[in-house]
Amino acid sequence: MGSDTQAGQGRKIPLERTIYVGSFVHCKTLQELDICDEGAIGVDETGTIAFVERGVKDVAKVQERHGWGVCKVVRIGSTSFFFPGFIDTHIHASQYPNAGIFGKSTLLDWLNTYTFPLESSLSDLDKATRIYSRAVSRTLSHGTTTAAYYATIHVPATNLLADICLAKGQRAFVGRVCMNSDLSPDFYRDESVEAAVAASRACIDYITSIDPKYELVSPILTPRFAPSCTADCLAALGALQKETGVPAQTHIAENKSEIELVAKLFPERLNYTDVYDAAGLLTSKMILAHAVHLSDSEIATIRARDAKIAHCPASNTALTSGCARVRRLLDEGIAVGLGTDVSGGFSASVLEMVRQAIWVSRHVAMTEGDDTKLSAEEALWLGTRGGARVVGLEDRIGGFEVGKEWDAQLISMGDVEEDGEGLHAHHGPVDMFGWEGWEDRVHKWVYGGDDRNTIAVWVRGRLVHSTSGFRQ
Ligand SMILES: Nc1nc2[nH]cnc2c(=O)[nH]1
Ligand SMILES: [Zn+2]
Repeated sequence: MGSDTQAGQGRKIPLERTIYVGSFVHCKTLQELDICDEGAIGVDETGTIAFVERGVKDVAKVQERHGWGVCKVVRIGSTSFFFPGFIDTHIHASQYPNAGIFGKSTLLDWLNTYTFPLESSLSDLDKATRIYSRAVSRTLSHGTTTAAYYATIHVPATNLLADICLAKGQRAFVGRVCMNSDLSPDFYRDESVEAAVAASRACIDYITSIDPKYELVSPILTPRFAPSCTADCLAALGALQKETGVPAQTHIAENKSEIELVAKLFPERLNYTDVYDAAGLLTSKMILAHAVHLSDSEIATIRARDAKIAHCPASNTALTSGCARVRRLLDEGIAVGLGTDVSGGFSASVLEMVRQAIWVSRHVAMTEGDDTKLSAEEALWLGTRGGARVVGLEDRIGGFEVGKEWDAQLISMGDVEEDGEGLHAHHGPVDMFGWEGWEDRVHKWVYGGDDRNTIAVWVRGRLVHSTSGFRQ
């Protein structure tokens, strides 16, 4: 996994002005990458991008031009590139030990068999420390610089997750899960609406106390999903959202049995989306995970409210929930990002979700036509710019522009060397032959790469993860 670096304790230490020299790649539009071969990106003491230069042959001239005579310079290898940090718009940190453990279950039996027992055990803070430390380190090692986390119903363990994100330097939204209905087992539920609201407030207050300006870590209201909450609980959380302005996250239209259950539990509502809308929760600050089986009128309502969607392709396949119609959502102008949804999803890697989103779109294409296919470029956009919109940080992260914060990952495709069997990349899972152009390099990373290619990761200008492949 490499190491967590600088970050936490160093958060208060001022950064050194740094120029990152080499190639960079980011998304220009949904369909198009911006690939810069000889770049120089200047990052100031606050971790903000101060300048972006192209066609740089002589870094000294760049330094002179910007009056940055004294600064650090990080130069990268010729087959490496900087890429924006990934944004995981939906992940249950508390379920991390169960990643890969789901058998042949589907959503509702999966919750009872695997999920509620594990989550309830996080009342033990030692166990929560182990799980959350590993989850945050692992996601950082995969290049996730921002994550929207679900914790559990426990206030101390939820606050601990926020502490760990701050200490390790990951940008995060940390949600204390609310669930007060009869769906939840006695051993794992909120005792009342008042208790759920008070516990949510306690987490908001704590996270605000450790990061008052939400520079890195923010609270997020987290009603688990409609069947877990009574209508008065959802309404109380809607009122709390309005009062505090903090964002919110939940699940929607993931599985057909779940949708039938919602219709039974909320007969007075038009549909699943209307349950959240009636509670005042369907706002531009709401992140809806899954959205696999939405009707046209639900899509129209979500669009009208400007609510956001976390597409969770690995989870939707693993729990055989269905194939989300991502092209349709994008065509409607709805903001869509990618979510690992650990542990419905088996992997904590957003790069894996990029691939999975591409595969799911191809399965949709096999019945609905080629227009629904996502390209590698589009899936990378979902993992960065799209995710930034979903979490409401599109002005701060998602790409490399002046004024944005340096949330970045250094991707190394390996040093190309002659090893007797032809040219060969001597670290990482991808073999390079030396003749690949930039687009091919990026595609080889998307389809064949993994965390071995992610040799360094920065959040707000701080190095938060590096491997032995990275030397500064
Ligand atoms: N995938 C997924 N769906 C849910 N719906 C309610 N809770 C969950 C959860 O933990 N994971
Ligand atoms: Zn989920």
